Amino acid sequence: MNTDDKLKPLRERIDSIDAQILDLLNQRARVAQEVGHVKAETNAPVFRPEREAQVLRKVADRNPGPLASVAVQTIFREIMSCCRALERRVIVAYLGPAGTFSEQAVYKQFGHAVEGLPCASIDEVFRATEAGTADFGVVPVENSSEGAINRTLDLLLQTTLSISGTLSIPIHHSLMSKSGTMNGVTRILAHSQTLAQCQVWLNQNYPNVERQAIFSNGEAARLAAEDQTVAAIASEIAGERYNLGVVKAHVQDDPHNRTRFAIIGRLQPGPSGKDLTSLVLAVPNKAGAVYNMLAPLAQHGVSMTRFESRPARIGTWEYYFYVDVEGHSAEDHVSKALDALKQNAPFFRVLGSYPVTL
Ligand SMILES: O=C(O)C(=O)C[C@]1(C(=O)O)C=C[C@@H](O)C=C1
Repeated sequence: MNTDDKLKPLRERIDSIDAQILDLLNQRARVAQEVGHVKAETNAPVFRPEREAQVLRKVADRNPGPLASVAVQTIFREIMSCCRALERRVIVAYLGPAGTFSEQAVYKQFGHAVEGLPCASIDEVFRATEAGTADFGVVPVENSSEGAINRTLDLLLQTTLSISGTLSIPIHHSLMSKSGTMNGVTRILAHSQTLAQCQVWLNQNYPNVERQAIFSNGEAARLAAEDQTVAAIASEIAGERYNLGVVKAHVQDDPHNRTRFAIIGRLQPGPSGKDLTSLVLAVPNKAGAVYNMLAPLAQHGVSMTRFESRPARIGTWEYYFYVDVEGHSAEDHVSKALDALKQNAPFFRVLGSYPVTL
């Protein structure tokens, strides 16, 4: 038997399985439409991150293989994204233009059946979401090599929006230009954070080429496509969008470089069984104050997963502390710990409780 003869029955089996998958997908979609009608009657939110997190955890738990659990979750995220879009297409603001890591974060969280709204700055992402032009916003919170994104932390302090999720994505930067070479290139453009994340590599390889910080890597890629004297450092997705050639891939100094993003919106997700709560607080400037502030967490058995201080450039306090704890504010032990924290802190705000995602 030749290869084609051997493949024919296997492909027939795949065709028949595909027909069943298609039928099941549309059965699922019709149920989601019914869910959409129920929600429309009560004006209930379409996007329910706690439910989506539970669905994704369940498929990973049930997955017998050989498909990897992350692969199955990627597929189900897109299935839910398409089902959700049948209820209503969610609009998500992010730091644009298209092709940025923020856009990748949007798709990783919401799947591809969303309407992305690229914004010129982090401030504008907050404004568009606060104004209701977008249902949600996606903003960078911290980078593993460069630390906190201070503008986001400041805006989180002032906003009326809540955090309804966080996610982290690997950040791989590439040096790209129109020709795919550095011939004739006199300037390298990227966001200031990106230039900082690649500075050792740039110092070693292109110490004499001028570096210029601009507001986004996507914009750097767009400009490189228009100007032969400009190279950009950006994601390869941005490079593909603007038809750039790769001079060198993975030019970031830390190969494990990641950025964590927050989803902001008016939604306050319910408990999913595995959640985080983000809060911000301030304490008076005296000895032992930070220690005393955090004591209620241990007393109530609440684990802290993140602690970040930020000099207060706004408001009355010297420092604000950004704290993430395990659990949902609706859970008894968490709510008791938060009440006690509030007693000790002259400034206290829960930024949101949301499901843990991969
Ligand atoms: O369960 C719901 O509330 C749905 O709308 C269904 C569904 C899904 O496709 O499973 C879609 C959107 C929500 O974000 C959560 C889940």
